[in-house]
Amino acid sequence: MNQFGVIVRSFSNSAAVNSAIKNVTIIGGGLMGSGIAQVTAQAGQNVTLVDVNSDILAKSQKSINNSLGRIAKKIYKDNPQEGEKFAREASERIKTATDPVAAVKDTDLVIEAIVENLDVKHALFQKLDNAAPAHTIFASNTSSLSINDISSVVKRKDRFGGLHFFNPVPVMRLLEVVRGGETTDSTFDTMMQWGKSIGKTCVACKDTPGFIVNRLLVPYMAEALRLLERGDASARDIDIAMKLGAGYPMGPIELLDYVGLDTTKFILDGWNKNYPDQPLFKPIPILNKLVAEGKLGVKTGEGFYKYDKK
Ligand SMILES: C[C@H](O)CC(=O)SCCNC(=O)CCNC(=O)[C@H](O)C(C)(C)COP(=O)(O)OP(=O)(O)OC[C@H]1O[C@@H](n2cnc3c(N)ncnc32)[C@H](O)[C@@H]1OP(=O)(O)O
Ligand SMILES: NC(=O)c1ccc[n+]([C@@H]2O[C@H](COP(=O)([O-])OP(=O)(O)OC[C@H]3O[C@@H](n4cnc5c(N)ncnc54)[C@H](O)[C@@H]3O)[C@@H](O)[C@H]2O)c1
Repeated sequence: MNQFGVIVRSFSNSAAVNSAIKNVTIIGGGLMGSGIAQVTAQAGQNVTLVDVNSDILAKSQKSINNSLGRIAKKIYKDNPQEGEKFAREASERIKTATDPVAAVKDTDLVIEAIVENLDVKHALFQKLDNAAPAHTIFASNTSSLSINDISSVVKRKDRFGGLHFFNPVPVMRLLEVVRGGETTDSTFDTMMQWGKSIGKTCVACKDTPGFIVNRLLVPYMAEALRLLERGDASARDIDIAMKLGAGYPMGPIELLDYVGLDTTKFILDGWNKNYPDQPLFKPIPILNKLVAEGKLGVKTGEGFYKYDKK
């Protein structure tokens, strides 16, 4: 089934699955947070999207509205009015805010999608733990950090888990639901049910580095960069090879640009610190150079490739 078929199926499925969660607060309106806000609002839930300033939030809303338009055109291709109504109503369910404490006052679920840095995530969750209602579940969309490490600063460890989405969130059907050491069955079940209510196919995973996908995908992308550094092949040919040779929709180098070179560097640096003897996680000079130059991939207009500014 192609991506479009997936979008329609997941959209119609979500309407059929009820969830106890009605109000969701997403902290971080970047690549991932904006996509998570969009799919949650598409499923009829109320969303508050938080970031550090209104300029970033305006960019988030622009990207969400562009994506809603693409999806509406596909789902309602024979009825443009209905499509516009779908996109407008979903967009209206998303409120934006720059004060995370106020944004969690009446929420059922907080999903954190901020920078992949443990100290920054700790500072945020410590602040929110005393502000959110007792029943509220906290989840992190972290790519690589331990859920137990992230939740170590909050009291509600029983209502804390991982909800790991995939980029682009409106299209990728998978949601990894991760249990921490103290996540209760009821919290886990609520997260699984919520994932289904927004049209995702949920898989369960323990709190292990990279969960399922990234544990396999990040080393693969890192090895592609080492192949490039050795001069064994060009970036273009590496990407063509994996698309035509392994059937991937994107090659590893273009995927690195798509995910964000900063995010990938944060993941590898964290794993190299925890597993210094694992050669797969060793720092990659070509990646670190581009990040140092601010060339982070699609989101900055240049990474290993150049992109038209949106
Ligand atoms: C590191 C992290 O922790 C974990 C991760 O996220 S790892 C990364 C996981 N993600 C991947 O591996 C992505 C692999 N790439 C892909 O699946 C595909 O290349 C892609 C879906 C991104 C784009 O598909 P592709 O056919 O190459 O290009 P494109 O024509 O732009 O998109 C195909 C259709 O998908 C849909 N689509 C793509 N991006 C979309 C978006 N942001 N919003 C809405 N719809 C979108 C649209 O229906 C589009 O049709 P359209 O052009 O008529 O709107
Ligand atoms: N990029 C991906 O493909 C991908 C996929 C799955 C998970 N993730 C994870 O999701 C998280 C976000 O990744 P991203 O790619 O969306 O990053 P991003 O840089 O696109 O977005 C991060 C956003 O968080 C905001 N932010 C940072 N600190 C904040 C704070 N204290 N309060 C509020 N907002 C704050 C930033 O302003 C930015 O807009 C990371 O943990 C990453 O590992 C990324």
